[in-house]
Amino acid sequence: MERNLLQVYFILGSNNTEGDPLYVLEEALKGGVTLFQFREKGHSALQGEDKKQLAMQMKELCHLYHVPFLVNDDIELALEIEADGVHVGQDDMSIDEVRKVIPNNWVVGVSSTKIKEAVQAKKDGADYIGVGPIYSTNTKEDAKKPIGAEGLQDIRKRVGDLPIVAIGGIHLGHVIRLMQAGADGVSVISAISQSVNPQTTAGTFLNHANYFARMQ
Ligand SMILES: Cc1ncc(COP(=O)(O)OP(=O)(O)O)c(N)n1
Ligand SMILES: Cc1nc(C(=O)O)sc1CCOP(=O)(O)O
Ligand SMILES: [Mg+2]
Repeated sequence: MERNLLQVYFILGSNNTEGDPLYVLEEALKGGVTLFQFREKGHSALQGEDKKQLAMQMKELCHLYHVPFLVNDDIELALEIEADGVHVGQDDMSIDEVRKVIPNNWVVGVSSTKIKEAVQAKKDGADYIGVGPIYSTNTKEDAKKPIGAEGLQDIRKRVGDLPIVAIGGIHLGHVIRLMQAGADGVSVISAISQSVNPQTTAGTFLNHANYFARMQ
């Protein structure tokens, strides 16, 4: 995959904002997020037709802004609504199983907290890995122990040029440090979804990532 797509990877579900998730997503897209993941899980998450309707509306919005739309966990939904890819974790479907049922051109991302998982994901043909949690987060109920920028750096050393996005408790002030440690970009939920101005925040994340790229 084009690694620049990972620069500002926004994830959102209906319970990550008190406002209208479609409004938050459109503001984030206007600000310049580069990739999007629909992650509808946890407390009061939508189910069935309501979940599908929101996913379809979010996909349409992403495509208006030429941003690829990925689905977290739910491969069946991703196929139904013709997403651009999926993200799976260590306890979800394996990459092999996923690849058997999705179109060839879809992006497949895999979560990795440990070096062993990252090396295996690369062997299995992941397009990118989501490495985290980097810092502590209140957004994911079952998040593991944070690995810090040092943990990310250790993983980078072992996976060569595999695209990596850092995730977990990330705010604006972390971007440069995490890219120095080997991330191609950052993935965030609350930093953008809870911002009073999601557009400006997304734009500032992109400016930070671009600033790092220009310094290389
Ligand atoms: C980009 C990215 N990285 C990691 C995750 C976490 O996936 P997982 O471990 O399967 O946990 P859930 O998100 O399913 O709760 C992710 N979603 N995206
Ligand atoms: C979805 C997710 N996955 C994680 C992992 O460590 O794999 S941490 C996380 C939550 C990220 O939300 P926030 O930016 O609000 O901390
Ligand atoms: Mg998962």
